[in-house]
Amino acid sequence: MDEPIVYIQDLCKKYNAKKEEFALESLNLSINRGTLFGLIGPDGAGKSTTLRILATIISPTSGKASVNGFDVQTEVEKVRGQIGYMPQNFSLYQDLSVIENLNFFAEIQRMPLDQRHERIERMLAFTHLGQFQHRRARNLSGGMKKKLALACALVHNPRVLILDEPSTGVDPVSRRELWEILASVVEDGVTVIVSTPYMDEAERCHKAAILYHGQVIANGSTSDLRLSLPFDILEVKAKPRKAARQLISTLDGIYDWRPVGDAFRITVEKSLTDKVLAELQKELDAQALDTRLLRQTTPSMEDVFVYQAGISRGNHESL
Ligand SMILES: Nc1ncnc2c1ncn2[C@@H]1O[C@H](COP(=O)(O)OP(=O)(O)OP(=O)(O)O)[C@@H](O)[C@H]1O
Repeated sequence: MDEPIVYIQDLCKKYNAKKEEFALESLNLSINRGTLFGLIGPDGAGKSTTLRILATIISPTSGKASVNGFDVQTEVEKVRGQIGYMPQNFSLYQDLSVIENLNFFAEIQRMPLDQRHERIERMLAFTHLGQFQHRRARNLSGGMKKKLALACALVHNPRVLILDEPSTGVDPVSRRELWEILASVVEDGVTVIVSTPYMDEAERCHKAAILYHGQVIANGSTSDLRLSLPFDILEVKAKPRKAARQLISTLDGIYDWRPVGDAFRITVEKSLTDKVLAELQKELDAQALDTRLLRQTTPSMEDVFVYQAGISRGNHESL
């Protein structure tokens, strides 16, 4: 659905009035209903600040934000009725069991009694926590705790689910499960806004905004963001690695390169792709390196971030 449910207009936040520093600087965003929306950016970019304002935990210094038509500053209770919020340090009641925690959150969200049982059963099934329903929260694994926190934030059936770095500190299997749960939450019609410092997680979102120093530096569908990159990406794997690194670092016509796993990822201006590929092949052969991989590949959200952050820093001058 292409109808915005969250509007953010010229949002600014300064934590310390005496200092120049803005945590958010004229942030503009709109998020459509039924979207899995990623707020992506490194530590300190302003993700939590944005989410806390949307969740009515803190007020902006200036600007406006609304959720489902309700203003986060003047209609706090109405906004709270629309959202489920899971902060980074979500606190479960450690001495309560899984089901007791769910009942507790249903109670404080004033969920009608006749709907609770069915909803809690659904949350347990959803998060695969049914078999652990009588286990105390303190005895759950880190991944299970996150899933329970997610279920608690969702138990009252909010229209918008706001999650601040839900996968931080979670093992890869639980992380995957968490994202699968988020995808099915969205299929149920809920709008999910999730922050993450991990660019690979951005790939799982329908739309994403990249935040950098309190500003949106890129915003759109993840596929459009990748397509908008004015560069091609090449991947090279060759041994010995040291020689391959030396070769790449002295190659003409490349914008940027970085090691990723056992490969090198090279950013090349589109018009130079064929030339650089041919040159690379020639040099790899000439130096008799053991080439395992040399190909053009699809840009990732990390490539988008590296490029956009570079522009933000004014590095595009050095192209
Ligand atoms: N309570 C606070 N008091 C003062 N400054 C703060 C406060 N909270 C955040 N900041 C500052 O605001 C900026 C944005 O922080 P924020 O927590 O929103 O970023 P983030 O992208 O969520 O990063 P992280 O993942 O590290 O939480 C940072 O410079 C941070 O130091």
